[in-house]
Amino acid sequence: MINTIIFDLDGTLVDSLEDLANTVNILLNKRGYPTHELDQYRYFVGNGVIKLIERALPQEHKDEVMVLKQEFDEKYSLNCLNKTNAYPGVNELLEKLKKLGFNLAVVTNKPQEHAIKITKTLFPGYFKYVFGNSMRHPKKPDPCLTNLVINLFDVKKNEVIYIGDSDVDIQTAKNAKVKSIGVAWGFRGARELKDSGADYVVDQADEILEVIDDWSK
Ligand SMILES: O=C(O)COP(=O)(O)O
Repeated sequence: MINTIIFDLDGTLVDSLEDLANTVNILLNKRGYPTHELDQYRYFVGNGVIKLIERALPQEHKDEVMVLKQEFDEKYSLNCLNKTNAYPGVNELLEKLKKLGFNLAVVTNKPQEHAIKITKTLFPGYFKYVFGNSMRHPKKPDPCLTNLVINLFDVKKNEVIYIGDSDVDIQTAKNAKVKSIGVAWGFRGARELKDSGADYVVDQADEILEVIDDWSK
């Protein structure tokens, strides 16, 4: 019986690509470095901000990553909800899951502060735990924060599903030894999710309820 759903944030619950890309492009532009097209950022996001900036910086300036990170953190805090919105069907899905009594949480590689701000604004009252990246815990695909959520809810691994949009998310589920659902509407698409071994890949949010139903039989 499934009773706990843990979600990734960027590319799964919210389309945050434009705000992330705009913030990094402004920082690159300010230094006269080349910027990137929106679609390129699909492959830069997913392993946390340091990796995002490292991937976006020109080869000869990779050593400036921590300076840009600090600027990113300040700038993105003010701009993380400019264009960022829930994907279609996500609000309805969360409402149904909440009504059905599921334990709901978010585990993301986004910095904790930004993860809290976005989930509080777009999904108030749905998530008991929102854990983002901080210096205290290793990032996904390390299962540390997913395991922490499982312990806090006091549930068994076979009662849990992790839902995400990238290979990092599917690997996180595998490392935590829980089932995974990949969402094809996210930053990476169905191919990557299938190749990384997702237990199921969905095209639309309402399919998630059917999969949960199936796995609960
Ligand atoms: O890498 C990020 O900053 C966001 O990653 P997420 O897909 O875990 O939410």
